[in-house]
Amino acid sequence: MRQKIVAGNWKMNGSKESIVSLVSGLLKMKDSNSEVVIAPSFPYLSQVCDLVDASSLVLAAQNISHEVKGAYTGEVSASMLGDFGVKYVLLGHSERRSIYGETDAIVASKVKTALEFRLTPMLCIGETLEERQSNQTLAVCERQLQAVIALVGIESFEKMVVAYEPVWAIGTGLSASAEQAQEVHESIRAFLAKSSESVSQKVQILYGGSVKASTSSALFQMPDVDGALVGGASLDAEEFIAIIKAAG
Ligand SMILES: O=C(CO)COP(=O)(O)O
Repeated sequence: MRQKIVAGNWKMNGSKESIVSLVSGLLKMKDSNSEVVIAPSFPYLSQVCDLVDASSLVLAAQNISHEVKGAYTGEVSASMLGDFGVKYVLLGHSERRSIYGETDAIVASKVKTALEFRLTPMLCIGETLEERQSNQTLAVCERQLQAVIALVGIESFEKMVVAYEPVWAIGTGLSASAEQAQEVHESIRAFLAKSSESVSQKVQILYGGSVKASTSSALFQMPDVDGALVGGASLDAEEFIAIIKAAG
């Protein structure tokens, strides 16, 4: 049985003040069977690390450099994140791919670096609307996965999480239906199974893209949906807690 993960990607949002109130809202939540993860922007990691100390909330970062250290102005290394108790790192998010030009090869090299520093990559994959309309959904997801498999090997997926985030569903209010998500998640698992059946059964596959409390229970009932990667709705403690409760 795969444990569900409910992760909040705060993206480039928040202030010192708003984060205190968001985290204190989340800390009112009773323990959950799911792993609850929050991903603040870099400047707030230290603050959030102190606030969540001794709670069951788990920290994620939104990006890392593929380089280990040195003259890379503006970059943040995997080892620095280890200093703040960060467990997960989002990699390959569509905003990084489309706005910042992260190619499959760059994403794969970041995954490799994250694994070397014992961070758990949350590898984000997913198709654009155009790609879905031209029946390229699986081809795109498989290409994005294959780039990582080729560099780090299928066995590394036991130490990773996959997040299926169709680009057309991100920030649009137009979530994939539970059935659409299930269809792709099942295909992703089947694709991984071609390289290793046992790894494919273990890897948690999250859905992301306009997840809300009202739509999350249907998603979580799907056999291959192992949780959610939530953007906008994770900035509201009550809404995020309702999603966590829906996960059981
Ligand atoms: O990109 C996302 C999470 O990484 C999803 O964002 P929204 O939930 O705001 O659509």
